[in-house]
Amino acid sequence: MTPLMLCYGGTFDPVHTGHLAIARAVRDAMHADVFLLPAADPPHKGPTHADAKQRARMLELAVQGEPGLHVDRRELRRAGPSYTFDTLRELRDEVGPHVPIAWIVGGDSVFELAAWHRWRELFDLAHLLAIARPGAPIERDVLAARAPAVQAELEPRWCLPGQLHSMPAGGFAEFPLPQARPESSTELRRRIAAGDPRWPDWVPPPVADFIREHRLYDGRARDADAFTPAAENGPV
Ligand SMILES: Nc1ncnc2c1ncn2[C@@H]1O[C@H](COP(=O)(O)OP(=O)(O)OP(=O)(O)O)[C@@H](O)[C@H]1O
Ligand SMILES: O=C(O)c1ccc[n+]([C@@H]2O[C@H](COP(=O)([O-])O)[C@@H](O)[C@H]2O)c1
Repeated sequence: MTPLMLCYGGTFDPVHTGHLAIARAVRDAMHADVFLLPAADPPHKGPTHADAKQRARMLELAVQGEPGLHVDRRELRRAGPSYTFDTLRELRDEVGPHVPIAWIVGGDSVFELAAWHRWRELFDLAHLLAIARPGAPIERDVLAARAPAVQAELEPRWCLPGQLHSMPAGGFAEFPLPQARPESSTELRRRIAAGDPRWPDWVPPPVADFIREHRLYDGRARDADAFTPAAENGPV
């Protein structure tokens, strides 16, 4: 059996324990390494809070010493929006036509899939492996109601995760986590900015240290930074 290549793209602003639990669970159940790909310019998000290099560095700190989890910085080396289609085309060119590739996405991303660049063609390049999220279950009737075009595209592709090993691309499977993960980067950033003492629970200690050291996601630091260029340039 050709080993499966598991790819997990995200903004990771910042990476949280939910991302890591997903990557570990998929790695262990699918018996394959997971490549985490930070998006330099996430297509459907506004400006990120931490820059691309900081987000990639936090991801590297998060997986340091962790077997089978790797960071792939390729999207940082491309200009323009970090379209998944472009990333998968690069990967497919590298590994050839036979290696199965699965792109891991959360349920919220599945609902939005029809807005992705060349979304139907993604299935020519890879499988999608979806993870339910609170408020975004992977259920046929919910998908049919909330994203009918996506549901219609997925229906004939729907299979079990184990079946993704036996074909290079074109499948859709739900990966069953024992329990949906509550973490989100938005809520994590909110907790950091609010000085909520619980925020370090959602990041590995080296990532918490990096966030503190660089004063990321801290409203005061962002205000202070906003003054710096004007101060350097002198009075206008
Ligand atoms: N708790 C979670 N459960 C399932 N999927 C998740 C979870 N958190 C993130 N994901 C998925 O991981 C991918 C990357 O997520 P991303 O880096 O955007 O984090 P996020 O928590 O969704 O961030 P934000 O709150 O800023 O939107 C997306 O496909 C997203 O749906
Ligand atoms: O290719 C697209 O059009 C596209 C649109 C939205 C999201 N994505 C990718 O999906 C992954 C998760 O995105 P996000 O915004 O939830 O962090 C990340 O790798 C993005 O680059 C890709």
